[in-house]
Amino acid sequence: MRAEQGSIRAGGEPILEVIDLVKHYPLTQGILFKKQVGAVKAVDGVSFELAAGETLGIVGESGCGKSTVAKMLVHLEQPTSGAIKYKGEDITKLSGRGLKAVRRNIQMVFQDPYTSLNPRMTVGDIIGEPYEIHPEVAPKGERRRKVQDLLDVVGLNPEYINRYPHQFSGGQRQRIGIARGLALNPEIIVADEPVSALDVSVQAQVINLLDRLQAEFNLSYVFIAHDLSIVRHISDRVGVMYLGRLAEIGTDEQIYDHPTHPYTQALLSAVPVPDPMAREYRERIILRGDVPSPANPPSGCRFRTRCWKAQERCELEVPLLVVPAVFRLTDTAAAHDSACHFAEEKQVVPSEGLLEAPETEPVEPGAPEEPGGPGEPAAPDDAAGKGDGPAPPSGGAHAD
Ligand SMILES: Nc1ncnc2c1ncn2[C@@H]1O[C@H](COP(=O)(O)OP(=O)(O)OP(=O)(O)O)[C@@H](O)[C@H]1O
Repeated sequence: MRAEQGSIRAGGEPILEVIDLVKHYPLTQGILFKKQVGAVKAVDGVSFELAAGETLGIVGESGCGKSTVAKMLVHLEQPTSGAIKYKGEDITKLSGRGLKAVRRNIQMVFQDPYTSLNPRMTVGDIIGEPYEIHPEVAPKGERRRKVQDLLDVVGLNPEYINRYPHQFSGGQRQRIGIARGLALNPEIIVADEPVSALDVSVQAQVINLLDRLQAEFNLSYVFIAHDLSIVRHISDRVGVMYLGRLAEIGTDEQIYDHPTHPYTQALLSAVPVPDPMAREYRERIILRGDVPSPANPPSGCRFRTRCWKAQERCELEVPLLVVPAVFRLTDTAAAHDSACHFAEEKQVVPSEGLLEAPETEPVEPGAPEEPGGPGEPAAPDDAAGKGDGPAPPSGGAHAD
């Protein structure tokens, strides 16, 4: 599904609306009498929409607030202010039964499959755990079959239901995490760096799996990553975050081929380009200095302390995330939301297609995705994420 406009607005009817979301963590001093002396402004006024069946990628450097946004979407953190509307209802105001019902529909897939799965629980218990809280989705007698169906859906052998996480490779563990995310038939999946901890060769397989599941279950994704090339592969729209705010948002074509915010341009200039010819034409933008502290962000434009275009106005005036005036009347791909007073189109990486995730060939459904010996649990090497799991015993789509 493609958004029509490169903006915080979704192309279709939004399933999720995030309005001016703020999360400040108090900074305190003193042991007995804690006194607030400031705040870490982890997220500071983020707005976007997500349409049904759409994937919104959110990218940015470490510490820019991506995970905090993700946690607020699934109610693991309560926002300081702002609204998160699911089908028009502000879920930040919900509690009790209303909240429980909504939480079922917005599930999270975590970054690190090595630490996010309880090593003492079997895969069956891990995937079936959400049914303890939502027994209405799968009554006790049906749970085992449901969990086996989920294992099958994510390409794992349903017979592995009694195995433990350490018996699986990194890619397989992330499949288990995805199966758990799907257990309650959610409409939205928030995936926080779901492939960052995986081997490059396995990353593309997990991305392909997410792609397939989206089509099969009409899922909407908020896909968080620091790697621009991976986000492009899966996203319809992409939002670029810097120091707690969105700097630019647009369709994948607008962001990758027609970026107008200097920060996006700098990030793109650091993406590896596989084609040596294209690499020669690629402009490298080296940013000066470090990311300022979110406890004391710069006035005006937060990017100004590292921006080569910064002028006095950038210090005095916060740039709004809107279509910049110079592009407003144009009908070009540069006409998308960008929070820069001096927005300018710059094609950093030449020609289409060079930023697509290059790791492996797409895997056909039905083909074994992760190589290895038949029917065996992952070898110790695999469990450490250095290799992939054994091949399917039944020759199906199981990547185990
Ligand atoms: N519980 C907390 N208390 C205080 N500060 C926090 C807390 N959680 C996050 N932060 C701070 O908020 C900022 C944003 O953190 P967040 O984890 O959202 O960033 P991120 O972009 O997801 O980075 P990463 O990719 O490294 O996880 C960081 O400066 C972080 O140190």
